[in-house]
Amino acid sequence: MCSRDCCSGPGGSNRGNTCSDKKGAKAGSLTGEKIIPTPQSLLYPYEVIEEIADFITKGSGMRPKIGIICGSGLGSLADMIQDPKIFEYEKIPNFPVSTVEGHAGRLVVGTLEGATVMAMQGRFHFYEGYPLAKCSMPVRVMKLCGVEYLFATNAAGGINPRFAVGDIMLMHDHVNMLGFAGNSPLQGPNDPRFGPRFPALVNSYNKDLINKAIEIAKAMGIESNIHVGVYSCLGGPNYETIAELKALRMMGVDAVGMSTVHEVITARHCDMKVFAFSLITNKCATEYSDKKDDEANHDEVMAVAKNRQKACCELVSRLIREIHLASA
Ligand SMILES: O=P(O)(O)O[C@@H]1C[C@H](O)[C@@H](CO)O1
Ligand SMILES: Nc1nc2[nH]cnc2c(=O)[nH]1
Repeated sequence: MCSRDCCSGPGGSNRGNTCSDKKGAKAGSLTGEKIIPTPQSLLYPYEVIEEIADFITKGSGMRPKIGIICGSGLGSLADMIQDPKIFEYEKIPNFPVSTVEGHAGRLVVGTLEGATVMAMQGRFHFYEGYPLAKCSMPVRVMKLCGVEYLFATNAAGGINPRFAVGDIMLMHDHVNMLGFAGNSPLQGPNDPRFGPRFPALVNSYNKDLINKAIEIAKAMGIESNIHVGVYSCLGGPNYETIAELKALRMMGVDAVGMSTVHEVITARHCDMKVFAFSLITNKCATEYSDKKDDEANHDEVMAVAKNRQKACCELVSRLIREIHLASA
């Protein structure tokens, strides 16, 4: 089965379903020929993930225990890593490339607060043209590298009216809008070497880590900027309409973004412990108005992330220190 970008990446002419590598597949849905769907899970078979993981563990000489995914503008989380071994995505076999501003496109392996970690300085989004299984494939690579804890971070719009720009929302649950639409990174045949066919997702977000993070926030004096809430991932790249934001709020969503959920599903499927937070980079208007500054934009997202990177870095590094000390 092909996992090249011809099938499943931006610019891939066959993206998703008409790979010439597949036996019997015929290209050209526009000509009325049969489309053969590529089940998402087949894009990256176990052996391919294993090869990528070997490339990283052998290349770095490390088996990291904690994996970090840096959200938009939060690449500085990876800059904290000491004695870093850096892998540009384009040099990692079978790896996608980052196409979004604020996502540098490299994997950084090293130590942080005594723990061995690997960080994705740049994640993959559905709206870049990647199928969900491809977006979250690096989580499986992390697993086979030895990672037990996933730290996923993102930039998100705050729907909860109590949230202010610059606040941090610790995720305790999610609403998977892409899942509502029938899309999952686990779609297709299940490989039990990763996890079960039907993974449960209640308690996906590790409560001990959330509680520890709250304690750390208190110690940092940023308690009033910390919330615990529900994140929802939409497909993007457009930001939401007022009607969508109203609907999400009615569903109990506190913050909205375009990532993380499929990574968390993939991590829970292979039994990783998950800690995730959203940096609230903009307030989402849930009432109609003519004011231009009510509109979300990526420059604002990046600017807020830059302003708040210090607090985010401190929260992450202190939590990693606690995990490391507890396991030492
Ligand atoms: O990678 P994350 O989820 O942090 O990035 C968010 C969602 C979009 O990629 C971008 C929109 O401004 O920020
Ligand atoms: N979907 C979505 N993603 C974001 N990322 C940062 N802000 C937003 C937002 O308002 N909506």
